[in-house]
Amino acid sequence: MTVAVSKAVEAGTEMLVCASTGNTSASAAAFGARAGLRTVVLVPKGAVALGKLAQTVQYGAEVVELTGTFEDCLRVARELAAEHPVALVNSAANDHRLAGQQTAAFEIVDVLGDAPDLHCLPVGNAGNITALWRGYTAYEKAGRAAHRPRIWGFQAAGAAPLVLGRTVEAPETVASAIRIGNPASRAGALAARDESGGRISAVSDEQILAACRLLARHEGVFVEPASAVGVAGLLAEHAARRVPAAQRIVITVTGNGLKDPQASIPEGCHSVETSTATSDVVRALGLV
Ligand SMILES: Cc1ncc(COP(=O)(O)O)c(C=O)c1O
Ligand SMILES: N[C@@H](CCOP(=O)(O)O)C(=O)O
Repeated sequence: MTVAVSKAVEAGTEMLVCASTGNTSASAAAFGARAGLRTVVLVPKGAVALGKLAQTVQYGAEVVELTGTFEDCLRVARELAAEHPVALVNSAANDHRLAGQQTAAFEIVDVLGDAPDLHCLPVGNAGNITALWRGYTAYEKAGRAAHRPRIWGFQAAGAAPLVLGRTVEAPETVASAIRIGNPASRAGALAARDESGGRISAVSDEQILAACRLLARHEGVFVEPASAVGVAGLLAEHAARRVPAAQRIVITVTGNGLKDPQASIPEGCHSVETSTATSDVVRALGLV
């Protein structure tokens, strides 16, 4: 996002616009604020996690909630940008976004000394998978990596157009960030899958939430549901004995859990209530 916003400033643009399931809007709002630009975000009504909305509002962006899907928001954003002097900062409409996002692949190769054998990541609007493949390809061409990884993308089962091979009109998943039924960068995702000899598969909401808990309880890493999709996917592939041995594997874990706290405690806070007597606390903890 920082590349797209810097380029917008360079071009003399005074207003940013984006469509978002929540994270892109928070990001556009932050960089827009830093650049002193007016930022307008179009989001599907009632479908954005509270933490992301809080960030967006606090950064001073104008939030427009549309009674429709993310795809409706992107269509309107494209139409606004076609008619008005605004910079559209969605990755599918702004190549500077992909140019920035591809540097994730550069960083991975720089840290590992070469590309991994396999890279797993969540796929929503498919900008990340497109940019990642572009980055690995550029680094290989430049002689900075000896090979490129296979790319395994994962979608939520209720929002898996790339797995089903068709648009999903009413996508539904606990992973609201990737609740997208018609990815704008569909072609880039399919190219990443096919050129890398990879795959794009689906994982259930149960698998996603289980991966969230696993990351939190075994690694101390608190993520929002969309963020755990790569982990859920790799575990599912491993259970199906489809992960070859001795692989160097990278998983992109994309978003902090505080962005969507409700997803972590869907049935309320799992606490125990007691009086202020230590003996009651001891009893509640099963220590006697
Ligand atoms: C937290 C999170 N993870 C993953 C993704 C997927 O990225 P992309 O839309 O580029 O496929 C998104 C956005 O959709 C996201 O917000
Ligand atoms: N995850 C995104 C989906 C929008 O897309 P982008 O490809 O423009 O980043 C979001 O948070 O809105």
